Amino acid sequence: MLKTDGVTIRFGGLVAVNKVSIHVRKGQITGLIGPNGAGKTTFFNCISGVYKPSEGHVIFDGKNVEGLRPHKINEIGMARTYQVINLFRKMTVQENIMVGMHTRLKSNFWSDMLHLPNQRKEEKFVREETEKWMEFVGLQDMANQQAGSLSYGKQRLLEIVRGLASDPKLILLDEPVAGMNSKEKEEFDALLRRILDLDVTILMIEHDMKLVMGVCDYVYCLEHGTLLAEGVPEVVQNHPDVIAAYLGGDE
Ligand SMILES: Nc1ncnc2c1ncn2[C@@H]1O[C@H](COP(=O)(O)OP(=O)(O)OP(=O)(O)O)[C@@H](O)[C@H]1O
Repeated sequence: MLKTDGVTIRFGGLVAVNKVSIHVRKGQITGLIGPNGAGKTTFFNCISGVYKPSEGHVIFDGKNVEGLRPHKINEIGMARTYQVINLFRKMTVQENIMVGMHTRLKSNFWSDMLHLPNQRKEEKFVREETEKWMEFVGLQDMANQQAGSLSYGKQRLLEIVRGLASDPKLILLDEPVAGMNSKEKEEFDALLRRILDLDVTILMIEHDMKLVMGVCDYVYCLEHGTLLAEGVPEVVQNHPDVIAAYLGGDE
């Protein structure tokens, strides 16, 4: 599904990500852990087109995608969420999901103006799809609320379904449970399973070790931009370098 081969990015003299090679397998949940400042979000930015790697390759669904713009990468089937929530705060829940769907829609300016049959069909499709996604995360009663007025946890859920509305093959989640309450956190494993059931593969940065160890099929650990360990959760959790990295850090 996704492979990175020696991905490196430098900012001036700082090597934020250093020769990182990972393999995200279709139908699995892959975790990316590591202490604060390890380079996890920067690595996501290299994969999703926010940054062009200084070196290395990002191969998504068999194609080299490094250097493509984020919207292009989204069009070919990769969605993502952000550590700092990136919704349109003044727009409603429903409108945010519609924005997520835009890459799938065909109507253009003229068919919109003339209200052609195709466009009417598409409007119906958009309404039904939006409804489906709101129900997927239990936001249907908040359809007309501004995204910025939702609780932090609900904003995270909305960001995830906005990503799913683009019909991706892979979704990258950056600290999805940060800010969720304990009930939302408890329900999150089940949500991840339902995302897999949609045939969407998951790559997730997460600090909540209980969640990572409970749901991930495979885990990578970064420290100072470099891969420190990889393997099934138990192996990574008990890896002496990983234990040392976390004890030595500020977490
Ligand atoms: N645009 C940039 N210019 C300069 N330095 C940057 C830039 N983006 C990231 N960095 C640096 O890269 C390093 C890795 O940061 P990053 O945010 O990716 O870590 P992280 O593992 O996601 O941390 P956290 O868990 O705290 O979110 C940091 O030292 C950061 O200051």
